[in-house]
Amino acid sequence: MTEPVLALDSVRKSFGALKVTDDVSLSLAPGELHALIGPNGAGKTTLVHQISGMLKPDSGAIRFRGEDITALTPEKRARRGLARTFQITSTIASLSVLENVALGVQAKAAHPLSLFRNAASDAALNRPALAALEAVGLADRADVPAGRLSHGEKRALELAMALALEPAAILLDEPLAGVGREEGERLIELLSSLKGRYAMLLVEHDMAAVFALADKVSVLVYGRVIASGDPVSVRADAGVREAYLGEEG
Ligand SMILES: Nc1ncnc2c1ncn2[C@@H]1O[C@H](COP(=O)(O)OP(=O)(O)OP(=O)(O)O)[C@@H](O)[C@H]1O
Repeated sequence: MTEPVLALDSVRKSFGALKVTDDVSLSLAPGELHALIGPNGAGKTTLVHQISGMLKPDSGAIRFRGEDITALTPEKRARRGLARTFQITSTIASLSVLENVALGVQAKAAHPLSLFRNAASDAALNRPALAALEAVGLADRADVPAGRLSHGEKRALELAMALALEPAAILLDEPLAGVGREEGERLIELLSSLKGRYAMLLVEHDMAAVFALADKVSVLVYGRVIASGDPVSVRADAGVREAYLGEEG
């Protein structure tokens, strides 16, 4: 069996008496798109925070490319190739699209901060930044201030920022949230075009998108994984239908 890129082993996290992550084990294979679904408050974002390093699990281990990263800071995880996009837009509105991505490339390269002013003219930063913009279809918007992008374009920009880190895995927290139907369809196509090249853990409420994209689906309810497997068998799982998908028909 292929060694997973990312593996969670019995991860637990409580806030007071509330078990938000209750003995979660799951893995992400190279090039796999693994969707994590579950009702509001199931603990998906809290789990993503633990994987990215913003929150520390109470117990359990998180391994990335064979290394135990449970105690590493988010920055160290990112430098090792674990990228994430945010549920809340994380771009800088006044900077150009290209500068936003170049900033991410710079952070990875750990250049001194003083270089930031010259980021847009630094070919070493711009080349990978432009390549990432091309990959998400935003190259022709490179000089536009990020604040002028549409919702969908901002989501694509965040994805470009993740891709510019040359990640081995990307955590996608609700990339379709707040995006209209047409732009949503474009984003689904974009994610589909990245499939196989990057391992992706996708948290998403849009079930049509999840079932169109995912190689594997895990269902989180009250912090526990109640089902995990290929989309067809998860969709047919009686427990999943009762707990979550029932209302979707
Ligand atoms: N810092 C915190 N302190 C206390 N409780 C928290 C904290 N963060 C999250 N929670 C609680 O943990 C539970 C899981 O929240 P989380 O945001 O991870 O769920 P989710 O599955 O991502 O939900 P949604 O789909 O609505 O984004 C919720 O009951 C939430 O109120």
